[in-house]
Amino acid sequence: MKPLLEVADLHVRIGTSHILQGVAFTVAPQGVTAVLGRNGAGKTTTLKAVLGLVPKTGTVRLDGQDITGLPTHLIIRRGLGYAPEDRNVFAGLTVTENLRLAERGRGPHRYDQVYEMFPELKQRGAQRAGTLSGGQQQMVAIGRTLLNDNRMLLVDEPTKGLAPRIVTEVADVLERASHDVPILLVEQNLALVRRIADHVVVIEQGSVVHTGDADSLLTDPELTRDLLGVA
Ligand SMILES: Nc1ncnc2c1ncn2[C@@H]1O[C@H](COP(=O)(O)OP(=O)(O)OP(=O)(O)O)[C@@H](O)[C@H]1O
Repeated sequence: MKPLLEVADLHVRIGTSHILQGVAFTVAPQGVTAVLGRNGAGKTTTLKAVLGLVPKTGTVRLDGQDITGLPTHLIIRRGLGYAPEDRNVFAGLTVTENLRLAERGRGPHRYDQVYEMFPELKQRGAQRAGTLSGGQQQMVAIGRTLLNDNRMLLVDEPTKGLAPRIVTEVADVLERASHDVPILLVEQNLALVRRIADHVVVIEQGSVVHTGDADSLLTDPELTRDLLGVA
């Protein structure tokens, strides 16, 4: 199976920090690929580098096409949906306005699917996004990526700081979405990763130290402890 995304020799330097030091991995055209690693390893920076949000060297290919030098808006137009760690909802706009802003191209845009997955977004359509809870804002952030016909979703720590019930809801949605579109997921919640990830990429201090299928890593307590510092 040809990979959907191929990242090779990715370096990111910001100021005097050499944050990514030759990151290389591929993303399969199906399922969930989880990017794991300790705090500060370089997971978020990896997603940002793929999206052209930080200066980088190396190569990034999507569907075999080199997208390394493209500006972010053109990378997004190739079909990447991004739900960033800080959710980036427009606080002063309503839920519906936030979703409308995310529409790309002529559509059709999948409002039915988004509202079916997150009925609360329909009920709260007229509410200003800045007054939503963290979990509801996360629904907006993920809902935006599901509106368009994307080749891949990049989702950064979607469950950070959320109550257990919302974590389960977000996990359900990601699992369902992954049947239609592959997801590159940064996530610290290993129970969630165990449940929905097919593949893993482990980053340590700016380099990839392990890739493989999720089960082989997460059912091996010693390897999990060595690579992630947790049981
Ligand atoms: N704009 C920046 N300027 C300077 N250093 C940065 C910048 N962005 C990230 N870093 C540093 O790069 C390293 C990797 O950060 P990154 O956010 O990618 O880590 P992460 O693996 O996503 O961590 P976490 O799990 O804590 O979110 C960290 O040491 C961070 O402090």
